[in-house]
Amino acid sequence: MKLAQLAAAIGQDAGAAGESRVTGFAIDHRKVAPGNIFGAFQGVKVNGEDYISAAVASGAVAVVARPEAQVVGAVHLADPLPRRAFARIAARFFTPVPETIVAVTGTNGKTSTVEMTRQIWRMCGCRAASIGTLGVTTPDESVSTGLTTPDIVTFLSNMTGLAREGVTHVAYEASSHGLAQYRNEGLPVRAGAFTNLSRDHLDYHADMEDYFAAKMRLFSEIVDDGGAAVIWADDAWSARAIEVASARGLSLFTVGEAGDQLRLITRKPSQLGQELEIVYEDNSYKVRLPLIGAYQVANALVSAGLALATGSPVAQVMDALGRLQPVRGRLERAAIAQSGAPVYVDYAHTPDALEAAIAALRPHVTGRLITVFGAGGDRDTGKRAPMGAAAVAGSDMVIVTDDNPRGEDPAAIRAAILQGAAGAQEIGDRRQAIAAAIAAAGADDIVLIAGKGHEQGQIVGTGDNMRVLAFDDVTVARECAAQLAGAAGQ
Ligand SMILES: CC(=O)N[C@H]1[C@@H](OP(=O)(O)OP(=O)(O)OC[C@H]2O[C@@H](n3ccc(=O)[nH]c3=O)[C@H](O)[C@@H]2O)O[C@H](CO)[C@@H](O)[C@@H]1O[C@H](C)C(=O)N[C@@H](C)C(=O)N[C@H](CCC(=O)O)C(=O)O
Ligand SMILES: Nc1ncnc2c1ncn2[C@@H]1O[C@H](COP(=O)(O)OP(=O)(O)OP(=O)(O)O)[C@@H](O)[C@H]1O
Ligand SMILES: N[C@H](CCC[C@H](N)C(=O)O)C(=O)O
Ligand SMILES: [Mg+2]
Repeated sequence: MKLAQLAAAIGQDAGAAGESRVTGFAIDHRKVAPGNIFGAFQGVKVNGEDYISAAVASGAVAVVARPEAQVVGAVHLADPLPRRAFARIAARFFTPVPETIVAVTGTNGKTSTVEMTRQIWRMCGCRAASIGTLGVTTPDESVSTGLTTPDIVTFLSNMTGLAREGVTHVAYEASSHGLAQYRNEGLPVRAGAFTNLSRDHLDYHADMEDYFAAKMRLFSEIVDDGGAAVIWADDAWSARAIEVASARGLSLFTVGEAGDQLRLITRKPSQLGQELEIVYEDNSYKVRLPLIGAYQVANALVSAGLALATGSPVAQVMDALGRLQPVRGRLERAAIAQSGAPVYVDYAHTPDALEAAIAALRPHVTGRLITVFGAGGDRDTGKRAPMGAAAVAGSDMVIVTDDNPRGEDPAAIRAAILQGAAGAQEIGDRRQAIAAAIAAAGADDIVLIAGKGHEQGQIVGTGDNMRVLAFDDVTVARECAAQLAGAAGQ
């Protein structure tokens, strides 16, 4: 594709160089190949503008950068918001893309919702994929990407790759970092969803307003004109999200007890899941959701909303809800202790999520709920004590342990959690903490291991000293349960 056609995406004229053929895109100067367009962005760690001359030396034909940046030897595609301009330009290059693309934002529930949306579409007979914390999941395979939202070049080229494989429907997770950094946009998004908002990532965002504003770009800028906004209506921030979507003129699809389009009438926990009564377009539906926990109802219904808002037939969507498979690491039953106590693994890593995970298990506990969790290093420090408070408020026994200390002193992270967790025990080593919880669990108890969900490693250290030590809560829980059973049998 010619540079002139691409520059036109942001209304610019590339002059005589417009005839140059563009071969691809790069945001890291070390990845620039001859004929590429380089995006020079000011980052958290370094200023990409410092690498412009190196990128040009490697053959960049154009550089997307702020007007004040210095570009010599290549076309300067100047824009005060270079990340957004880059997304718009690159999106013209990466085609085709799947026909139906939807995006999900919110503090908790994004991964679960994109996963469930993919499952519903699949059960409706579509070739569907999801992109998010669990990686890229297609009808044929699942590939981990490391970050929830990959960089914009990877994101767009993944979308094109999926379209070429025949995938027609994609649900992707739009994290606040991804939204703030214009890492996943540019292509036509037919519907956006908002799950909820609560404290997280205040190391990156100035305050809750700033965090909310980052998320709301999904409705105010990213979803296509005339697209749909699927909003969980029962959250404290729902009304604000509805306001943003209405101001943009999106078609509203609200879901929940206060939902207008998909209304939850009743939710009754059953032994293996929950019985729901839902109203859609004046018809009432009874659904047996095979998952426990109120939070999973929220995610399942938002997923149903996305499918309905993008044209899936209601009978098939309701039927699919009854056949949803659990999402990896989200209230996943990992083991049964010898005492009979079930051990659950959940990805709760915010105060709200911990409260939701505990509330999900509470109706199933006749004895004690034993919670093991920690908090990540180099992440929002202010969420630690509230996580401690949420854990002790809802559990009968709490063990505070390590969860990806990264560049911080693990003992200091635990101390910050313990500030809010009066009466909790402290066992730094996560395996020992899990073993202690399982050993303490009696027949009527339930163990919850929170914070890491599907993660496969414990991240220790930072920069060049960063190491990922293999660690999987599900496997460790199984091993501990088996060892304790073996020891008891001797
Ligand atoms: C804080 C943050 O989000 N950082 C992300 C961001 O980095 P940045 O733009 O600030 O990058 P930087 O390192 O300062 O560099 C600035 C620019 O110079 C370029 N550069 C840099 C060095 C060089 O030698 N040459 C060069 O060209 C870089 O490519 C970049 O464009 O953009 C990078 C590329 O897109 C990301 O890899 C990086 O994620 C870091 C690794 C990270 O840990 N991010 C986490 C917090 C994150 O984003 N998590 C969310 C999930 C959160 C949730 O689910 O709740 C996610 O969406 O994954
Ligand atoms: N709708 C919800 N309301 C409250 N808590 C939820 C909800 N959905 C999930 N959770 C909690 O949050 C945890 C993470 O869920 P999930 O991975 O779906 O969220 P996410 O938004 O993708 O998280 P991340 O920001 O890390 O990508 C779950 O394990 C559960 O404890
Ligand atoms: N997407 C979240 C995941 C947190 C998971 C938890 N195990 C941690 O490391 O803090 C983040 O990057 O903040
Ligand atoms: Mg996620």
